Amino acid sequence: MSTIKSSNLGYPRIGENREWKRALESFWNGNISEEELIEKTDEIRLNNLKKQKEQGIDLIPVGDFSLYDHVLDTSATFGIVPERYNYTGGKVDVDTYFAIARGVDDAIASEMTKWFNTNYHYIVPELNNAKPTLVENRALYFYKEAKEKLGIDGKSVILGPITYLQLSKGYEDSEFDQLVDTFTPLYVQILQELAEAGATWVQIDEPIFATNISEDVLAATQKVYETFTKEVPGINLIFQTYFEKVSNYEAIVNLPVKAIGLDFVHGDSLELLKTYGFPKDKVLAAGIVDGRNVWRANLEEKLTVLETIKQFVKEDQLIVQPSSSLLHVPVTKTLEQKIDPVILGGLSFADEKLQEIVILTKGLQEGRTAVEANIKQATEELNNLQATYRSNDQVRKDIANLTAEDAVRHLPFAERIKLQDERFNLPLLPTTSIGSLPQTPEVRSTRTKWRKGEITDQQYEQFVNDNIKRWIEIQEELDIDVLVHGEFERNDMVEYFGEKFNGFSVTEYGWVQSYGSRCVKPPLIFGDVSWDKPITVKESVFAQSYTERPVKGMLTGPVTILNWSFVHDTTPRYDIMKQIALALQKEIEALEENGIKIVQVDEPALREGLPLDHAKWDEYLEASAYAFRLATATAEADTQIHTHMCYSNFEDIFDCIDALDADVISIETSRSHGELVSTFEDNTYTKEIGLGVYDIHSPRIPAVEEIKQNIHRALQTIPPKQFWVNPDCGLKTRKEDETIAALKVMVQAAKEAREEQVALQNK
Ligand SMILES: CN1c2c(nc(N)[nH]c2=O)NC[C@@H]1CNc1ccc(C(=O)N[C@@H](CCC(=O)N[C@@H](CCC(=O)N[C@@H](CCC(=O)O)C(=O)O)C(=O)O)C(=O)O)cc1
Ligand SMILES: N[C@@H](CCS)C(=O)O
Ligand SMILES: [Zn+2]
Repeated sequence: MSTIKSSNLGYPRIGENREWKRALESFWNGNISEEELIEKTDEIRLNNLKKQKEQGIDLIPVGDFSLYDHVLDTSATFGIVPERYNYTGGKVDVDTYFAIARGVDDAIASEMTKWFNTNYHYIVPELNNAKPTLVENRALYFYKEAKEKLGIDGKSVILGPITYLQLSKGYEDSEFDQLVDTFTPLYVQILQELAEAGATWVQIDEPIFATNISEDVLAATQKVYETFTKEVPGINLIFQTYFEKVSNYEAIVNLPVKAIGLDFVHGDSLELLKTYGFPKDKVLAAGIVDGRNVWRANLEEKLTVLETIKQFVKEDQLIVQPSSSLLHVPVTKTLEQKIDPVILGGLSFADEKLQEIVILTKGLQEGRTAVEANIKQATEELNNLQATYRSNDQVRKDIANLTAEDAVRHLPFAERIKLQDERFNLPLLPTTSIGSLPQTPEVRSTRTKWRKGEITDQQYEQFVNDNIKRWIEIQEELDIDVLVHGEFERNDMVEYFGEKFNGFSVTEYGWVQSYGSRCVKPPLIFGDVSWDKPITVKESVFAQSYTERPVKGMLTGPVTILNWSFVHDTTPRYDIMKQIALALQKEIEALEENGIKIVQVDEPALREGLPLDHAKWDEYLEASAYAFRLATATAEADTQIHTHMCYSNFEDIFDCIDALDADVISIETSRSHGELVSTFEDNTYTKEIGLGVYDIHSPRIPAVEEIKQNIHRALQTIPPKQFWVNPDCGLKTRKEDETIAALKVMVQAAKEAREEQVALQNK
């Protein structure tokens, strides 16, 4: 009897209809009790497990579910709670757990940052002075729950110690080995308790090994996994990597564990396997179905790859699985009613991907004929999909003819800024915000009514205009210098453009978790991208008509639109990036023609899109900077181009930021508590910079002094002439009263700091 197994690495938490989001937000708003929250989320989790069982998956992940984020869950497991939450030990209660994630009145939230190269965000563990202990064996709880309630002998999923520590902050590099030694026995305890409860498989997620890691870290890893295997011999450990090929293949596959999980979709793991082989005493968990994209797998090709992989392992020591957790794709395509049926036929969300896994496992085990009908169907659907690709000859010609000069502005920054200063005559330390303003339940529900045809286009437009006008008045009242229209007409900064540009399709229910309860619905790119008519001009011009102050046009940049969409591989990614850039160029020209002279082109996904494999960095950064410059190149010299980025470690992309040649960049930074400022210390960055001076992700209203401190800190490295005062991005997620109160404090702080600077200059 063959032993090839089908497996999954993680399942979306959010539920088919975002029930999870609603439960969490109802709890936070005080509309349901903690018991009701637990009841509702238990139901979602058990339903997710049941579905995977019904699909026929052999190794069903348990413990991948979360009330917010799995990295935060790992911190909670070990009682890693920053001092400011007054935690006194024991199991981390729900209120403390959410306080770390979201902040409370007297304690700011922990930093949140991108999970590798995805649009998922995790809560950064703060290890400062922490005394880790095992305060709750969550893995054990979920293992037992699945077994007792559903008869599922699950595969426990835990975040591995090396990745957890590498993603944490609050310690020096020299303390790493000591920390590893501290955590190792705690992990051993988790594993021993799982073994005692009867667990046979445990997936230890170590995605950090898909990045370039040092020899020291590798040595520590060897030691840790030797200990695990020695101390808990009865359990099958899977050392699970994903998102790229591993950087130290030979060392990784020889780690003393039962199985190694590799991504055979991103990065060339197959080439490594062919070159270096695979240990005969190990199981290879082959990530073969793309866990990061929504397109149907070509079963024929996948089976060929699996058959090749099979030659390198002993007998059938193989597990067939997605390339990563399915957290990064929507739940099921069965709800989609409106999308082109041919595109629907070519889609595969989490549930459909699990079907693909089961089919591939069967095909590998029993031979192709056993799954012939499935292969035929997949091939037909994919051929149909390919036949409907919307090609655009003009766009292709334009892309082919592009030169380096096409991506250069009329004048260099030093000349441009003089013209812009003359034109806008802004005060020192000008104030602005990053674009969106509160998308209240009323804004969201009015859009939903409009989409359902319950209100007319005219009524919806009137509603959006009323909000824009009201907020122009509010911003004037607050005395902000550069205003925004507020993005009330947008569901999301990427999906909105996906609805307007040619070449995209959108889904109705294709939600994916981005952070906490917040979800996004990435559009699909399946066609050449082009621009027909203005997209944002109407709202920007309407806003500008109510004020003498400049209103910023607000666009999403080519790199971000590409990175936050589900892109088919029919056309090379960097070509699509250029297509989007050309479309945006036309939009900027349309804004200028209509009197909008400051345009912000957001690029929050630029940093996260940086390939995990350093060898691919240069190509990506060059293509990204080129696309951004292409989008903005035709702007007049006195048009001020802003860009914006969030949550990132900018050191790696500093040169690229400079190469964007944007006149002003705003960076979300307040949650990293000023650490970013030091990035500018040794640099001779001459363009203008706004750093987020307060965290908008918390309902808490900052104090004037607190914001001034952030401004002072920034002014130690950034000359006042270059510095802008703005909040972090994402005001769309806040309530109106909180936003107004916080912006008022921000403007007050900016004015006081401005007066100080003027006084200093007059001395
Ligand atoms: C800035 N960020 C973004 C990222 N990625 C994006 N694609 N967009 C971003 O803005 N990544 C990094 C950061 C942080 N990430 C996010 C992600 C998501 C949000 C957010 O606020 N999401 C909203 C959903 C937004 C949306 O598209 N809403 C739709 C649908 C409205 C809706 O839910 N309607 C209800 C009915 C309502 C009613 O009748 O009362 C329904 O359909 O059931 C819309 O506005 O039309 C979220 O709530 O999760 C922020 C930052
Ligand atoms: N303009 C957008 C940027 C988010 S990264 C906003 O303010 O929400
Ligand atoms: Zn942002």
